[in-house]
Amino acid sequence: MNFYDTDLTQLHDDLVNKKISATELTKATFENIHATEDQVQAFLTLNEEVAMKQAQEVDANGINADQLVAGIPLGVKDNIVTKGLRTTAASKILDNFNPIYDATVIEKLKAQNFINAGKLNLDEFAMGGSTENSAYQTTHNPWDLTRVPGGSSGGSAAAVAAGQVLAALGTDTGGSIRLPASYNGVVGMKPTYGRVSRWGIIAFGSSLDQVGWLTQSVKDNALLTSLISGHDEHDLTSSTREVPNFASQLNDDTSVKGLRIAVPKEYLGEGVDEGVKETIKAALKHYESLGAIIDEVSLPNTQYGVAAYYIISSSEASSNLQRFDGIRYGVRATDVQNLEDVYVKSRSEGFGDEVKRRIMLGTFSLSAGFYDAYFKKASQIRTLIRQDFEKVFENHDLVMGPAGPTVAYKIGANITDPKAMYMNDVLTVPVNMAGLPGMSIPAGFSDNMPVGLQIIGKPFDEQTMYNAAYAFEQTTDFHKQTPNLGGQN
Ligand SMILES: NC(=O)C[C@H](N)C(=O)O
Repeated sequence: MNFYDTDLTQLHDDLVNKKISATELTKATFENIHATEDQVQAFLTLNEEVAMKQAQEVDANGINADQLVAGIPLGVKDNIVTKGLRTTAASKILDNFNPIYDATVIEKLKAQNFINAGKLNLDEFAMGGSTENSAYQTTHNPWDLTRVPGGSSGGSAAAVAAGQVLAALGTDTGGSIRLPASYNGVVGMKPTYGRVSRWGIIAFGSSLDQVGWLTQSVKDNALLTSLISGHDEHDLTSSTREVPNFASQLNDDTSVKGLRIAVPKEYLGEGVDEGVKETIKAALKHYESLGAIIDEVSLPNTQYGVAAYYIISSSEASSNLQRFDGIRYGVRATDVQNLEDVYVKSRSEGFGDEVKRRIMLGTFSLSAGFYDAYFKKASQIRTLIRQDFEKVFENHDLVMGPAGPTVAYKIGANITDPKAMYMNDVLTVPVNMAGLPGMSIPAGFSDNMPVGLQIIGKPFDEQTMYNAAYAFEQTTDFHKQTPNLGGQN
């Protein structure tokens, strides 16, 4: 079954009208996965047996028309805990971790009777931009198997682009949904900080992390975001605001006439590839032709974003990752003399190089004597970045630019140069620092690889972003182009 020609609403209707059963759909999903997985390597754990059983149960109980994802297999990034289903965060230290509870987002999806197809690859603890930091495997970009899928939600993006599943959950601390969405030509959306509960997300940078979806279409993304959003008493940073039915507003009347779009000159400046710039400029022209008003603006503190982000996120990570000590979770070193040895050896053996680098950077930034020069300074920059956006949003509805400065690069190209890897986040980290919603949608191609247009919204105004994304999607056909892997059709 070809997932490129359908969407969640169609599948739901077909399931309700018994044109297809959940069992048939789930079987077809695993056929797609098996036909392409050797090439893509998106999954760390396949949940095939349990998924088939769940599908049979859904069929036996009948599909409830109110449960929009009932009987539909979806993928889950492997830093989101799933009860009884191995959850590794792509780290050796969690190699044998079988959570005893579900993340709130999973609970919400289970209440809808979704089918969990399996757990998707990422950079270890979501630290990276290519999935090359996974302790298990590098995922390959379905558009060109010699290139990275981006990261850290690279498995999620590649699985959707390869037509293995219609949608997959990701997380985004500094671009981890938007960058892979851009590299794989899919829709990726990071909601406003606080929109979605972080309970059961393996914490990385707690003041930055958000959960969101990677999908083939804007409408699917909107529909799914409504399903996982809302306040959760387990996460006091989750907002009590009402959750709109985002998808219900996407229809033939959705228009961008009069919409005021700000384009930061820093987002089309130095360091951004020519091909990416040209593609984004053409996309902006298209918005203009649809009646939007495009203005050049400045977000002057963009240049400090990467440095400040890596200090703040690593500081938070150094604290969050203390719990992995060989005692409470995961793998314990065996050749030990005393308790100190258990900690040191379990962590030395269990964590990969990038994770260790960040724990050291974060511990250093927080240490007495260096705190003022690093963590405090970075926090001040964070405020300036937020104020830059606030100023622009006084007169504009949305900010737009590229999601990343380049298209997907070759596997191995940046892995020995962490700074080069970090610089790919220059256009995405400011959004997390300011707590804003951001998405990437397919906007064209450069070097035969997809380019993502980044759309940034005001806090809790995901609707305006979805509307603009939908208007673009309905009048272009970039999202209809698919990689040619063979086998999945
Ligand atoms: N986690 C993210 O959002 C990706 C970012 N490149 C990082 O390594 O921190």
